[in-house]
Amino acid sequence: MMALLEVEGLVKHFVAERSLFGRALAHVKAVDGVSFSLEAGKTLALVGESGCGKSTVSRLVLRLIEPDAGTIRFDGRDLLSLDAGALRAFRREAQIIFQDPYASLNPRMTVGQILTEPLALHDLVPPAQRRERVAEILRLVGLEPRLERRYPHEFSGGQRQRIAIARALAVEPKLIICDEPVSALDVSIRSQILNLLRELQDRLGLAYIFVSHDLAVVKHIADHVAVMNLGQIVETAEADALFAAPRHPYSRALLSAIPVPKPRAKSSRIVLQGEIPSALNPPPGCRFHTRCPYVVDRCRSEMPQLVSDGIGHATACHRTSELPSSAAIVPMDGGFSPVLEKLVAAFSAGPEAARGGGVSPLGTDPA
Ligand SMILES: Nc1ncnc2c1ncn2[C@@H]1O[C@H](COP(=O)(O)OP(=O)(O)OP(=O)(O)O)[C@@H](O)[C@H]1O
Repeated sequence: MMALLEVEGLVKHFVAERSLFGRALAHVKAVDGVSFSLEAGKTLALVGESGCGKSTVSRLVLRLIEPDAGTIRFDGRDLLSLDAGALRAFRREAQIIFQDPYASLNPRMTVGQILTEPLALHDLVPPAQRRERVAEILRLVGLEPRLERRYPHEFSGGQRQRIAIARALAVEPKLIICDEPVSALDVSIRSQILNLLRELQDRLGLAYIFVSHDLAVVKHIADHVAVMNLGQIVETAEADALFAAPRHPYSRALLSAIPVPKPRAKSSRIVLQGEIPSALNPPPGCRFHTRCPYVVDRCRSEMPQLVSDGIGHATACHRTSELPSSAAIVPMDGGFSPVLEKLVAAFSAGPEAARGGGVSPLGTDPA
């Protein structure tokens, strides 16, 4: 089957510092050679710590910013060479929803107006039928049509995210980028919104790029996962395969930091020692080598390529084949180092929750 989205060798560097005369002095290598593909009706999760380049990839895919290099094909077309008319059509086919729906919904517009606007803008439905279409879309996201007269502030966080989803759906997209869509919601509401997204995907054949730092959420929704570190994908696989047996030492550490829902269940968290490098000045060789428990000399000088095992599981690590299976991994030390605390904080509900330990980002409510 042809992929809906094919991204090849994507690069985006930002100028971080300029001289007095405007010459670039330093670059942030926000996205540095990223390739992936996504089929219609499927979900690809982009995961990684804050600053690894997830949002930049999203903005590139939506053509909100231009890449320095690489290609993006959407539905068989080269996205980077679309003329104005074709770009306008693409703007309808790819939508985004954000972590904070309140910030993206105009507070002075009623829900009805918010949903009518895209219909009118893209001239999708004749004026006389717009009201009925708005009612239909509201039902689709589990809201009653009579709520169209209300304003965003009259809704709860979960309902507002439903409105944001409704607005994205109004233009009948093929792809929705979900940028941390449940991170700001109460734990009890998260699974409802995730279930809604899944249901809509099944009914409408939508593809999702699901951007998240929260692996417990990703496990719930992704078909494929791409783990990013400092602007690069270090491992990509089907979600089941990746969660069952992560291969890259970075993925192993991230997965071991997923909080275990049962209070007494045993988990072997991998403690990462060493300096956390930044995309501003990534280390040579493997960008994870300063924190990797398995580092050897080669890792410090030679950048590993993403190599597939032939059945869809690709890893960028010189030592993939030598490492013990991830099931056999034991913690590097018994305690909680400050570095681990930071990692857990980045990958769970937030610093407060991480400090308390035993966090369950999805809560215990039945999904
Ligand atoms: N417009 C910009 N100018 C300069 N640097 C930028 C710009 N946008 C992003 N960056 C830098 O690029 C890197 C990647 O940022 P990006 O927002 O894509 O990461 P992220 O993984 O989405 O992180 P987060 O989860 O915190 O949003 C970061 O170091 C960031 O500071």
